[in-house]
Amino acid sequence: MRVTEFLREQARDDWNVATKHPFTDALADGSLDPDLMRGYLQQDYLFVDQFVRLLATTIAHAPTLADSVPAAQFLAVITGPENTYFLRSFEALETEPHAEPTPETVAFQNLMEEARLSGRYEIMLSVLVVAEWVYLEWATPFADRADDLPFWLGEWITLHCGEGFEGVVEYLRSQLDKTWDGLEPHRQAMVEEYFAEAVKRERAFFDAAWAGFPIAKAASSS
Ligand SMILES: Cc1ncc(CN)c(N)n1
Repeated sequence: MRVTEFLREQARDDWNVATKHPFTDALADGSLDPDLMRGYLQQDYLFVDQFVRLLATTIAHAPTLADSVPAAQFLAVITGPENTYFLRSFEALETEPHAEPTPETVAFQNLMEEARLSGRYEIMLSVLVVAEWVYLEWATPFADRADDLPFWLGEWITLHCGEGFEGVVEYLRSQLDKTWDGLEPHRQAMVEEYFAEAVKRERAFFDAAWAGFPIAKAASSS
């Protein structure tokens, strides 16, 4: 069994909830209340801010140029098409992009910041693998639904499935798999901890999105 499979098995209960969630089921069948999507996008845009910092630092810690190239290309997707998706969605949904982070968002931001500041490649990868693999797994079964949905639902599916994104997840997993063998047992234990914690926080983020994040409104100019 691959190491990343073993790590996923250890987090199986939270993993199953995060990857088969009522929030993403409703998103994919088009029944999601637009207000739930507004709140989710506002909070997720705050997630993306820390995610970009974590991914950039991971690139800086890759052992070779060849190991860093797929991550660098993925960073361009996040700061390019994904960032534009958020901005277009805020506009289409007439939603303010800026919001105060909720406790679930702060929890995830803190985990990404801790991983980044750890200076440890394997810890950064643990959080990145979870963040992208959970999304690949929930989105893939809905790949053929995207065209029938408004773009602010459909593109959120297509950004997280298909050959390109499968390649990103495979790359992140293989980096973690191959780094694992050279780690001392206490470092492997830390990978297990961060991986499990990231899955727990993904689940908590979807639970909170489904309960309804508060929606921030633009401050009035008067
Ligand atoms: C909370 C969360 N986790 C993961 C992803 C996938 N990039 C995301 N957009 N937001």
